Amino acid sequence: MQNILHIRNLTKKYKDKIAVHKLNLAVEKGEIFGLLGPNGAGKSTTIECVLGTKAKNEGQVELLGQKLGNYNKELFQQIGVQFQASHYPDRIKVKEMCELMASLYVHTVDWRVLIQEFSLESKLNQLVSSLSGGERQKLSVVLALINSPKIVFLDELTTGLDPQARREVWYYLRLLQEKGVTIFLTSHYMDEVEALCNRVLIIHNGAQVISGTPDEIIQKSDAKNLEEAYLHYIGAVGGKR
Ligand SMILES: Nc1ncnc2c1ncn2[C@@H]1O[C@H](COP(=O)(O)OP(=O)(O)OP(=O)(O)O)[C@@H](O)[C@H]1O
Repeated sequence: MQNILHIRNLTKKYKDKIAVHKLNLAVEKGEIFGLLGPNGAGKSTTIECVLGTKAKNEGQVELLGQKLGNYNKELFQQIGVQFQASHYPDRIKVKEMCELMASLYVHTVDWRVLIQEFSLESKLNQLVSSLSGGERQKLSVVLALINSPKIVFLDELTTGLDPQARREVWYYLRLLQEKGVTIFLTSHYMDEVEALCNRVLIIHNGAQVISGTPDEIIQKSDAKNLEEAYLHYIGAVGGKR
């Protein structure tokens, strides 16, 4: 199997705070990989170090066969990133945001189809800032997919979505996976992770706790489901430990 992303010994410090500590992981082509951990565990920092938007202190990262530090423009054409809504320009409409995003890439999918798939077609002329939290979240997923990426990074992809919208996103991610797209996600919803992810890595205080398929992790902890196993591994009150 071909590794789309390979992280070795990644360490990131913010002054004295070690946010990511000697992390190792490999993501194979076509899989849905979940990076899990409690608030502040280092998930977003890991993604930002992989993308190069934050400077790592130690370790090596290889994304789509290119070493961090030598990324070129072509690499960024092939990856999708879900940005937080706070990073969008002020007073921009949904339609304009899609057009802007599409203009940044050489190869794009028809964003109107994506907008329809995520049930946002009635919002095209609305300001992004006036969308509900869930609508903004859905838009952020649409924008991450506009360039038809080989790998997409989705940080807390369904936070704020209602149950129906979450399932719409799951459905769409499975379709993407069938098309061979690799998906790297973080989520605090263990039902979502269990339903979607082929493999997961649980981190705590920036360091690896356990990795494997959801089934392996459940079996090793003797838990009923992934949520119970997760609580067990991070040593939470109420988890079996
Ligand atoms: N710019 C920064 N300066 C100092 N500390 C930071 C900075 N950014 C993040 N941190 C700290 O690094 C740790 C990891 O943060 P990070 O955002 O990566 O966690 P996370 O796993 O994504 O959390 P969440 O699930 O809450 O989004 C946290 O303790 C956070 O407070």
